[in-house]
Amino acid sequence: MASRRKIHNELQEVKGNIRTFCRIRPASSKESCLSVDEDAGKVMLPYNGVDNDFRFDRCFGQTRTQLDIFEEVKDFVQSALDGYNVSLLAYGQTGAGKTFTMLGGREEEAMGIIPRSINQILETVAEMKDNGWEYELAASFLEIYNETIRDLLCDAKTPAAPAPSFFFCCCCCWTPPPPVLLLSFSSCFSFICYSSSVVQGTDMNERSSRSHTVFQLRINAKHEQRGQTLRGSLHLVDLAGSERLAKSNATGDRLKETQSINKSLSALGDVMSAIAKKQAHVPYSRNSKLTFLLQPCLSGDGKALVILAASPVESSAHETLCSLRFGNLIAQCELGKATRHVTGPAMTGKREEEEEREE
Ligand SMILES: Nc1ncnc2c1ncn2[C@@H]1O[C@H](COP(=O)(O)OP(=O)(O)OP(=O)(O)O)[C@@H](O)[C@H]1O
Repeated sequence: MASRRKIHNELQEVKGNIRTFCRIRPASSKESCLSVDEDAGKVMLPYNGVDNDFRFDRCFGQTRTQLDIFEEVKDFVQSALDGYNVSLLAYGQTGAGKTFTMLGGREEEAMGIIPRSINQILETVAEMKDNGWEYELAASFLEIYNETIRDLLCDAKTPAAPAPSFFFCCCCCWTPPPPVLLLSFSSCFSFICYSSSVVQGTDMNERSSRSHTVFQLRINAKHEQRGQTLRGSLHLVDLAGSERLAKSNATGDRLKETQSINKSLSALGDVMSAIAKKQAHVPYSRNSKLTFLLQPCLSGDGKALVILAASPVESSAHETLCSLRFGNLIAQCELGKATRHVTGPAMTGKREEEEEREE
């Protein structure tokens, strides 16, 4: 276990603790403004007579499956169980495939990153139990809408359907974390479906484009015999559509929503830009609930992965270009060495060697 963790973290460090992937959603017709070289991690988008090339850590063409994507992100998810603060964000314009990538469909092969991550976490937690680790998982599903955080299960304004009984509490206030028991994959999956239907109840297509949804998992573990504790977190974020104000033709309430989205996405851009330029001050908490919430993962402490969802539709070319440019900004960021949150007898090299010998 110790040796796996060591190798895994070394590999992650080499790959970079902030990474950018790009996924192209399937086009309904043969028309496509994008071409992809998966081996080179390259996306090409000719626009207004200019060839625009972008390089990312991984690129996924139109035929890539949900499983293909998860195979590439599962190590990140694993890091949360090892005591890191981990975030995974889907960024892109409305309809580019963010929700499909994060949540996906109900059939097994269509399931997205959130249900697959929960499955992996629960399987690993069961394995770790055999090694003496007891895990406590506390989960929540939040929406950030017009700079207001709403718990999709606790808020009185949510539709009347009861929360699944396995799930005790899903509050936004986490200190101390509520005693939540995630029993099985199927119960978790019904929780996710339930939460999504809460969003759906408020008109999914309309609303999901205009709010950020965040699946949050707090992970606490202890090893009684060794007197060690460990704490990590996982944030899986489906960001609001990134289209520009000019294109949205918004007025009234819609204008306010669009401005609020623009403000929070540009706050995210500012944070990334400050990190990329290695500025002393990174504006995590200025004007944005989103960056405030993600600070532990986006600081040098954590690990982050941004998945750019891109539409190959010709009429979306300019929006797609904006998304790829945002990805380019992230690709220039370095988060530094992530910190593992473990207390108790130090996991020094010596200790890990001992562990390796033990195991
Ligand atoms: N890789 C894919 N394979 C098959 N269908 C996809 C894929 N990506 C997206 N779709 C489909 O395209 C449609 C739009 O995708 P989705 O809802 O995920 O977009 P979105 O970026 O989340 O938009 P919004 O910002 O409005 O929430 C959905 O019907 C979805 O099922």
